[in-house]
Amino acid sequence: MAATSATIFSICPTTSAGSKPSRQKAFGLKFNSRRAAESVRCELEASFLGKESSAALRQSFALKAQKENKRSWNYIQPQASYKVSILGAAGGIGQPLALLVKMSPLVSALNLYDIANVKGVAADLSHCNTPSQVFDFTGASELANSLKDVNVVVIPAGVPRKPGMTRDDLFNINASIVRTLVEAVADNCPDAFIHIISNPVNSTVPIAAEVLKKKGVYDPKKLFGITTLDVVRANTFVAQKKNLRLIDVDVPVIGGHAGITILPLLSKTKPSTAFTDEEVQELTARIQNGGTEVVEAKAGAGSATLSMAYAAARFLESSLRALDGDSDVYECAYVQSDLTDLPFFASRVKLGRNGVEAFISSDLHGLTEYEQKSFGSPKAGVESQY
Ligand SMILES: NC(=O)c1ccc[n+]([C@@H]2O[C@H](COP(=O)([O-])OP(=O)(O)OC[C@H]3O[C@@H](n4cnc5c(N)ncnc54)[C@H](O)[C@@H]3O)[C@@H](O)[C@H]2O)c1
Ligand SMILES: O=C(O)C[C@H](O)C(=O)O
Repeated sequence: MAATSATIFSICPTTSAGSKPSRQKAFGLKFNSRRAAESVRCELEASFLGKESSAALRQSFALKAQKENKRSWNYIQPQASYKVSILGAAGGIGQPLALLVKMSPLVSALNLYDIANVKGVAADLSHCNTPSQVFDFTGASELANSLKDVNVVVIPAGVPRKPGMTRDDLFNINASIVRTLVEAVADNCPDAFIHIISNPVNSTVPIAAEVLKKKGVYDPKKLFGITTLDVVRANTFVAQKKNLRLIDVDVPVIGGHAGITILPLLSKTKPSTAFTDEEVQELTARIQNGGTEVVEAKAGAGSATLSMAYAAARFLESSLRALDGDSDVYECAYVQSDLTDLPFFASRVKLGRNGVEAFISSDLHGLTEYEQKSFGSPKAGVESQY
């Protein structure tokens, strides 16, 4: 393993009169607590989070600032303390994802692993003056080290679709890549959250579960298939169609991550929005075919990378906030689930320190006739992939 030169970002010097040395870290953030909520607001408005999540986080910071004031402490604990590893970091998703993760104030170490070309990516990224240190790892002999003491492992390693292919056509090659990588995760950081991006997600996640079970370290609460891009697309397309402010819109998407298994619950859109039958059909089809829309537009040069990196960064940020003790974190994800008779199912879940804390079953109540009918399709579709 070769460590690239690390840049440590300091917004303000960390040593100053009145500080509590035991509460400081190398890249500490000197904080005027009266301004804390305001500063956090600026940061969050440019974050991956939706409005509701931002508001909750803002409030938690404001409360923290108040508490700090009461104790006459002028410093808020800097939060950059999590280690993240990206496997497949030199790829189309891996590179922009690494950049977004490098911008996270919650990350202290960013490990970039790939079978090739990762050294340059890490050297490039390490010049950004944000808190995390960047390390590069190339090839199977460095895989174990890329996973030591890691809190979250993100896996976008694998082959993307070309026009005319389905996600299932990627199964043979990607299943074995994911199997090998998850074996290494099981051996080196069995407690980490595992975010699986590699397609077909409906199959790579159950495969990962089997690998973890075989190794005796399977924790279903910590294994996630990343379906956040379906939610991101649903939010974008609905906001455009209904002329809503993008930042306000939240549409849960359930089922799985392929064709008709992707079921946006438009009736649960926030803010509450009325759709005609034609709008429901048109929006549902566009959300289900969002991946294919990009594959065709890229005409052989791969599938969604930038929007996927954005979506993965959002899910990662939510996971890190949950690990950090934020008690108000909700995301959709494809996880082992008891909401239906299927072993794995995408739904909205509450995230906590130990992973999935609860399934939001209320999303499945009061569905429209169209949604109820389609609900059979994701079940049938996901089922057919076992
Ligand atoms: N879940 C989703 O919503 C979603 C969205 C978009 C893409 N994807 C999937 O993500 C995967 C990656 O897409 P991409 O556009 O980044 O592809 P890419 O080809 O640009 O990058 C893949 C990277 O994985 C690396 N890789 C291959 N085998 C590896 C191994 N054994 N160990 C480590 N790294 C390895 C490659 O070297 C490459 O750098 C594809 O399977 C794609 O279908 C999923
Ligand atoms: O469609 C693909 O092949 C990639 C990804 O699953 C997507 O939804 O964009």
